[in-house]
Amino acid sequence: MVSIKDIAGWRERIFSSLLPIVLVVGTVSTIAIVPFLLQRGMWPVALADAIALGWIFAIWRLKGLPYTVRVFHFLAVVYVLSVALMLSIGAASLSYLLGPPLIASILLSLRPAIVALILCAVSLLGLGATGHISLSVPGWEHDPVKAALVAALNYTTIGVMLTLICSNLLKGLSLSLAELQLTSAAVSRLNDMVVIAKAVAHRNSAQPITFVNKAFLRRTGYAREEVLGQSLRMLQGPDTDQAVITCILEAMGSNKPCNVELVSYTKSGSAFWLELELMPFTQSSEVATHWVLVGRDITERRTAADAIHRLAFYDVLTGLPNRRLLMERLAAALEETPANRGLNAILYLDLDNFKNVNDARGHAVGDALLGHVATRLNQTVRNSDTVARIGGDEFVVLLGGLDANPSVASYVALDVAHTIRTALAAPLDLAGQPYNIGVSIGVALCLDARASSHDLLREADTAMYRAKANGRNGVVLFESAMLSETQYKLTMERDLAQAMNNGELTMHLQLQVDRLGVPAGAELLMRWPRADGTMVRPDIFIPVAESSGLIVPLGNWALREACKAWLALDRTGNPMPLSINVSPLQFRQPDFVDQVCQILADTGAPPQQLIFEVTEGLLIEDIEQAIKRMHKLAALGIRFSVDDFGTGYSNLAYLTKMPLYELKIDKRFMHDTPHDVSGTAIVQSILAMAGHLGLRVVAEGIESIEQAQYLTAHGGAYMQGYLYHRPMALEQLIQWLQDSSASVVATAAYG
Ligand SMILES: Nc1nc2c(ncn2[C@@H]2O[C@H](COP(=O)(O)OP(=O)(O)OP(=O)(O)O)[C@@H](O)[C@H]2O)c(=O)[nH]1
Repeated sequence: MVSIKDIAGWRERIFSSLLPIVLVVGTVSTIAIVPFLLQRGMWPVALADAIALGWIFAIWRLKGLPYTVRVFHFLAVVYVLSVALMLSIGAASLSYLLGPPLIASILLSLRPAIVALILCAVSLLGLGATGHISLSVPGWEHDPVKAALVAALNYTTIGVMLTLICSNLLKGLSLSLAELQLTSAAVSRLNDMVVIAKAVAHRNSAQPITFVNKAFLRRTGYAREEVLGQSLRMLQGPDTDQAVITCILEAMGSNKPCNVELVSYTKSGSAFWLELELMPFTQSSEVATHWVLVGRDITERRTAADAIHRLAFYDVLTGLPNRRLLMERLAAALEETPANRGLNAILYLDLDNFKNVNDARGHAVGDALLGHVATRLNQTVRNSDTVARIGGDEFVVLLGGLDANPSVASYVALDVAHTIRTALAAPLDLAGQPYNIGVSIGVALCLDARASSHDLLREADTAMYRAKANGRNGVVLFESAMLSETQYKLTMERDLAQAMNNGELTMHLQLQVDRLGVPAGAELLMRWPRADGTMVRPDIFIPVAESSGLIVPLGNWALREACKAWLALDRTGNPMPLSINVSPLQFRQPDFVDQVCQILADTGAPPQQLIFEVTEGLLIEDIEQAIKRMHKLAALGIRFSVDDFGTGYSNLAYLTKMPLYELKIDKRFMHDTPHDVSGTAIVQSILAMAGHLGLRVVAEGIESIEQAQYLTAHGGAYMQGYLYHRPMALEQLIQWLQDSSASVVATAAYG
């Protein structure tokens, strides 16, 4: 864009460009006319022309002289020349006399123009009246004074008109220029970036930049010369959204303004966010002659907005989409009809025994493992699939665009799930130690167009739980029957919590006897009588209590009941050791030992009379911690029994490190003893091991004389089963003990 000059600047500019033109035109016309003048003997005119040209040449070259001096000289030349011409060739050169006032009004101002006009008018009058020039007026041919007066009057009239027009025009121009300068100064000092480009009609042609303000130069690091003349395209770069560019081009094509946010680039190539307002500038026609762009750096705002977006939609630890984004994408995927895009499937992943990594190696290593899982998942699936982390060690993969045929789609989804399982299973080095990631995966296919994203996720979750129940590290495809199981479980959980609150649960005791059938203790067994008179079996509700966490309050309640039962038995003269089942979850509660101490203190029951039955599940995880806690409780006097011994994966090496008192043989081994060879072999080895370790043995599920005889013949384990006693309510047991006076024998055996 041309820099804005004031009117004085424009005058100087006009004057400088006028002089060479006058010189050239004057020289050409003088050369053309000189032979004619000389032929006619008008050499003074030729001489005057030559002097005038020399004078103008001097004015042109002497640029160091003040502007007004040079203009006055120029005016003098024009005046002298016009007078000389009038003297030599008469009224034909009268128009020359208009030169001085007009030139003075354009190059100086009104006042010198009026002076010039008066001077010229007076000269005309003087020369005419004295007869130096012939100014013929019809009727007054012989009266030169009147003719001169008429000519001078005419001259003055037209001279005043022209001078005033020029002067006013220039005055208006001067005001506009001053305003323009003001605006320009304001624009160049704006903090917003301003760019003006020339509008070029063709859509794909470059729109050359004609103006940029300081704010633009400051932000982009360019120098003005590097930008002027360049295409507007220099504002965009590799990360500029093409959709935004298209929007700008469309606005330009239709001569409309537009507002956009786009990534722009500095000279050094660093990207920044620009909020841009693009306005067409039109003059006379509808079509824009220029584009005015006003931009603001909104990088900070966008960065903050991006950060908020990331926190809202992405998991901080792994950078994967979180549950919210997953649900949005899932909902969007479900809206598309399978005929267009194929079926969608959800893979619900839960790492196996991840808690162990946290416990054994610390949270930081656990975090690192989650990061590796995220990376491997992303490497395994397509870019178009979504991998999300929806909680602790739970990930979800959304597979879209599977085959529209459900069988093919299930096959593909299962195949991807197996590929993921294999990929995660590859050994991983975590803080210098090898680790294998096991994962349970539930797969659900969206077959029902009406199903919600929540339904689909719940189905995949259900299938994942089935994979866990199947022994972990596997893949299970959801089947509708699973959901009713889950719903049943949820109802059961709710009812169980209610039954606990209402005190509907009861404790039954089943006696354990020695080889002579004499009661030697009892195991407490929970019972849940329903309002409808039915009894919920413990093997049904205990797993529900375990999976829902209700087992913890339930276990505390059972311990309190056991203490009260022992005291009641003691009061009636039948003190005997009581066995209580302690679930792994309850045992792992950090305050478990404190809870036990509290209950013992509250009830006053002797810890030496309590046997805690723990399952082998307790011994799989966190063995060191479990052993430490057992020793603490053993120090109080509590004894330990391993329940269902032989059914789990007991680490036998650890058995010797535990303060054990007893092993219990599971009833499934007793079931076919002594007839089944393998079952009997297991019973024999447990008896032998217990003998070796000096542990007492209790065999469960004794229902036949043969079983009892077999045990008596092989080391004399204590026995528990329907052959001797069914579980009884406490009052019933006390009554039975009193009736059979067996209490004396029990006291003798354990006293
Ligand atoms: N390191 C780490 N651990 C987490 C994070 N969020 C949750 N966890 C832990 O992840 C574990 C999740 O354990 P679960 O899935 O319940 O149990 P698991 O040990 O994986 O056992 P299964 O799922 O039954 O195989 C818990 O111990 C949480 O404390 C996290 O951001 N970082």
